[in-house]
Amino acid sequence: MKRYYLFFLLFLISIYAIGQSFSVEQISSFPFPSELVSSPVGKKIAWAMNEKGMRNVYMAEAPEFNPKKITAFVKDDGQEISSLQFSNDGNSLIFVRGGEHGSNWDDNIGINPSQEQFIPKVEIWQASLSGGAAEMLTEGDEPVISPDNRTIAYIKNKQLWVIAKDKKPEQLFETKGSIGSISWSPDGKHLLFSINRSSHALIGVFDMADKKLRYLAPSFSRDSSPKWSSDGKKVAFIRRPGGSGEIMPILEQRHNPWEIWIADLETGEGRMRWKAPETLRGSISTTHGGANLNWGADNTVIYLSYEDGWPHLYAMDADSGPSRQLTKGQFMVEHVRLSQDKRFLVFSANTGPDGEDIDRRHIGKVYIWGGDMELLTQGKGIEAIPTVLSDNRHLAFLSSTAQRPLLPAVLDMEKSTEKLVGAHLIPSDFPQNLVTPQQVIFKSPDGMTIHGQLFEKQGGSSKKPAVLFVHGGPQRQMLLGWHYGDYYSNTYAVNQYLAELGFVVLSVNFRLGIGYGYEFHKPARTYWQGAEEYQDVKAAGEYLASLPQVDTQRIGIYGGSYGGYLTALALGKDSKLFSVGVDIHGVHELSSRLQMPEGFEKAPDFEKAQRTAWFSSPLAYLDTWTSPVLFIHGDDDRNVQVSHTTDLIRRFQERKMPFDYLIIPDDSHHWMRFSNLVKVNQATTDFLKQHLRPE
Ligand SMILES: CC(=O)N[C@@H](C)C(=O)N[C@@H](C)C(=O)O
Repeated sequence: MKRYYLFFLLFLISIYAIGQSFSVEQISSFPFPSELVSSPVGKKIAWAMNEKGMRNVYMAEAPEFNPKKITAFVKDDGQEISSLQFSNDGNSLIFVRGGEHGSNWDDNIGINPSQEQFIPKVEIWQASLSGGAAEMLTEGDEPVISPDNRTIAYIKNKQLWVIAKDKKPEQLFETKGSIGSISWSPDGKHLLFSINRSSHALIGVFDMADKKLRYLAPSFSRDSSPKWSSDGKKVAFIRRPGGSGEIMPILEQRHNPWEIWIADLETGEGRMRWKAPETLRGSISTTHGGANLNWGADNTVIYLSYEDGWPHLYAMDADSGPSRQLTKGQFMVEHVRLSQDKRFLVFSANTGPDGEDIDRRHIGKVYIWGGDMELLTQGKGIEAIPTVLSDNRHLAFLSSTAQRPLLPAVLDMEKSTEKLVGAHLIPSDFPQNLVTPQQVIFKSPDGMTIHGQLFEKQGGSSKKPAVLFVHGGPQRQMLLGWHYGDYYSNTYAVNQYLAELGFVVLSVNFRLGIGYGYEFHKPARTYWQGAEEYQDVKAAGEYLASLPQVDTQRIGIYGGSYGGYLTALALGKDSKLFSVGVDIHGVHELSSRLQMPEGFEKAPDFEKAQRTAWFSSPLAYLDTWTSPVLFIHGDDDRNVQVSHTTDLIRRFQERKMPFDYLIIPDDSHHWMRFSNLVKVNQATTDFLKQHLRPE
């Protein structure tokens, strides 16, 4: 009988071993849609699609919504597509090619991860929907096309330029500071924008006829996000304090004030229409779109506020009267879009009838005058980033599941029928039968409730190695399916591959992340102010160690950016728990932000803050860092300076501590070149495999 069991066990193991059915390159080849937009005329949508690094524009039209490729870029050269928009007649598409718009700095500087002879420029392109090759119009960024479709306004060298049909580009005027947030007035006679002058920021208006620049309600504040009223006679904008003010205690949390102002175009006068509650929750939201300021129909101003503890939508009459809360409940609203008739809002929300929807996204809808919110999608999938088509009946959004990567989808809101767009764009050899991540919930030592997603392929050894994934941001939320962000769609792919290799993989949603309310997203004593979020990471590692199927001596950790920071901190503080790690473009140096004050005035807790920052950094724990580590960083990183890794490696070298490394020359924080993304994914998983030895 024993021999029978032995043969059966060997059979299972062999099936399991053979079962590793896909490569890193295959799982990394998920197509990624972004920039989803709808036409103001006709039932048309367009999006940018990244297919193994080749980024092109697609369009699809009712009733079939069959994708049509509009551009023909055929190189994996790292040149992203951004600012995609339809012309107002719906007959052409405008977009920007190049740059690195996910950056914290230099987002509009060319990037060159394929080592072209000259660094590619950031350029504005136009593509006619009636055919013909897309045309490069000019160097520039952030284009907006005029209501009559004859002129494109754009930013170049922080200044405002225009290019009219068959004319040369023209700088409209010269001004100090950086121009942004440009928009045309509904009648096309004015251009509206913000001018950032560092200590303060102004709202400017340029008259296209008399070529005159004026300011609306100028002050010593920081004004931003200007938006035209439907009749073009008023402008709403956000006002925040200017300057730096008195040096306050560094380690204390404070309200971050903001106001909504309304200015009159003709007089240039403005008045405060609404002031945020002066509470921590009343601080301006840092979730997607910030205040999400917009004008709806009937003189309505719409905004997003965290004031009740969750990012929710509010509306009020632009002139007077109380504000009304449009969405309510223990969930967040994200990716807010106004319908084309400006009568309702659509958005992503982590809510629904399923108890696990807090770790998903579904599409919600609410009218600007109030009433019940409607959930337009539900189920086990992820739906996010909606846009309403010109009939205000069809809705497009990005849709994924635990197994299927993100694709556009179109919903007929009247018939409640949904159509997936472009399923054939998923490579034919794309892995099937991926695992479905399971929601796990545990407590951190201080009682904070922590969510995670557990990826595990059934069968295999009775004692498996495990890997903890730590996301970046940190204002992010990992989900129970392919993520709506490209960086985290890629880490979802890596987690699926690690599960396929036989690892038990846990992705931890540590505090500072979004989706779980204000106090979870904005806790005290985190990052350089005490790194209390690390206890969630350690608790996640201990959760893995508590699983009967996990070998407690073979638990690894990896993460990117902020997740790289927490990976390094984990390896420095808890090499006994985490026996190996991969630190991808991690943040390591936290103290330089605390420069010695020049003048007499000094924060009362300055020394304490310096000490806290040091002991919140992995640099403070090199004496106890014994686990093997692989460092990876792109040297054109514009989110986390590559010096964070070069410095840490230098310290390892000086201490004769072993390490492995992979530098990706000329690429950024987002692996703009597909071949680099595969190289990083392969190096990450090979290193974990080498040290943790999945069977
Ligand atoms: C905002 C930002 O750049 N944060 C980095 C430290 C980081 O974590 N970057 C990526 C991974 C992100 O999610 O923003």
